[in-house]
Amino acid sequence: MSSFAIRVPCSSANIGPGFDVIGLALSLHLELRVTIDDSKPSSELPLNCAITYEDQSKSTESISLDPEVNLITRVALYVLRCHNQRAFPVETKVHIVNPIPLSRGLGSSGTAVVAGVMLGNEVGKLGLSKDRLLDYCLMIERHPDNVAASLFGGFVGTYLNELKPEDVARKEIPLSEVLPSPAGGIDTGMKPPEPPLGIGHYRKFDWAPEIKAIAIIPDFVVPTADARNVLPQQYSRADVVFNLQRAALLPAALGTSPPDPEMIFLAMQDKVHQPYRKGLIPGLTEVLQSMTPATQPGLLGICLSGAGPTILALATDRFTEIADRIIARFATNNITCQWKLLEPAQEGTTVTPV
Ligand SMILES: Nc1ncnc2c1ncn2[C@@H]1O[C@H](COP(=O)(O)OP(=O)(O)OP(=O)(O)O)[C@@H](O)[C@H]1O
Ligand SMILES: N[C@@H](CCO)C(=O)O
Repeated sequence: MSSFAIRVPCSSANIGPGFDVIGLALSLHLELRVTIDDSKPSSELPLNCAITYEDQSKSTESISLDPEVNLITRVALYVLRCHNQRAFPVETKVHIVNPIPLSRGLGSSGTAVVAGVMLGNEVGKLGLSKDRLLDYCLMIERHPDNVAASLFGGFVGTYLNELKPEDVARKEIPLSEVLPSPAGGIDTGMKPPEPPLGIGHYRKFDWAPEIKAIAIIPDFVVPTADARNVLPQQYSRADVVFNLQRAALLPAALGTSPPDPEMIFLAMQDKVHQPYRKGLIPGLTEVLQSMTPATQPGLLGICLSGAGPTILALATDRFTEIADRIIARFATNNITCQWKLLEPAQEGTTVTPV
């Protein structure tokens, strides 16, 4: 019998101008408690795996307990099958404790993907490095900002490599082939496509210790796919330059102690994704324009977290006051919210024996 726990922090992507580039791991963790009972000769369980789920997120969506359907175990099976292991070891029990609200912009799917990749690596005794695990994550979630933050922790800048022509075909395999649904479906025994080496990379930035993150989480969901569908295919040169100028400032602005509120507020402005998502999030423009460091002491900057609808306000002080003002703004559109005071999760994903 062996037992271990996998802890994966949630994440906030973009932080204003860094669309699909910048991510921040935050102190709200998905946890898997895994037990493998290898004293049994065989298992009656589908794919030798039983899932239990403890919802601490108050989400309305129900999470499948079928290992062929559940996102975390499907991802683990993808990693295992790339290494010629068709199922979980006899007999694997996975208890999932999830405090991360689903489809709210706190990277719940990226967190689940990272948890699944790590689960496959551990139960299959594959010994893959975190850098290689990032490649597996990127076969499933194609933007690196959430998964790199959750895997490595902290405040990160990420990029995808330009692939060699022979790898382009391998990377652009439809997701249904990477992660057949259900995973066991028709098990042809075929190996799924393995990720090319080094699809994506990251770089950790400094984070000034005074800066905390207030997450204001509205009580409705915005699936990331919907929030990506409203974005244009092309941008004006002026808007691209606007974002590049601010994205170039952002790591220095948030890494400098003591923080400069005016500089951070400016560096968190965006013209690439937030303006297009206002139709999905009633009152978004008003919320983002509702305060500045000059009108709200303690505030440093304010942006949409990931694809929304969560709002991320960075601040050094007066956290309750800032959250209450944003919640009051949403209330004028009959939207209720919860809020959490979070800090950067510097450690990233951890595995510990229990
Ligand atoms: N712990 C989990 N277990 C299984 N499935 C999960 C889990 N967490 C998230 N998911 C799946 O991911 C979906 C949410 O993904 P989506 O990309 O829409 O939002 P998000 O990742 O929370 O937000 P964002 O990407 O904007 O930060 C859920 O509907 C659910 O299907
Ligand atoms: N960068 C992604 C994050 C989604 O979690 C987006 O904004 O669509």
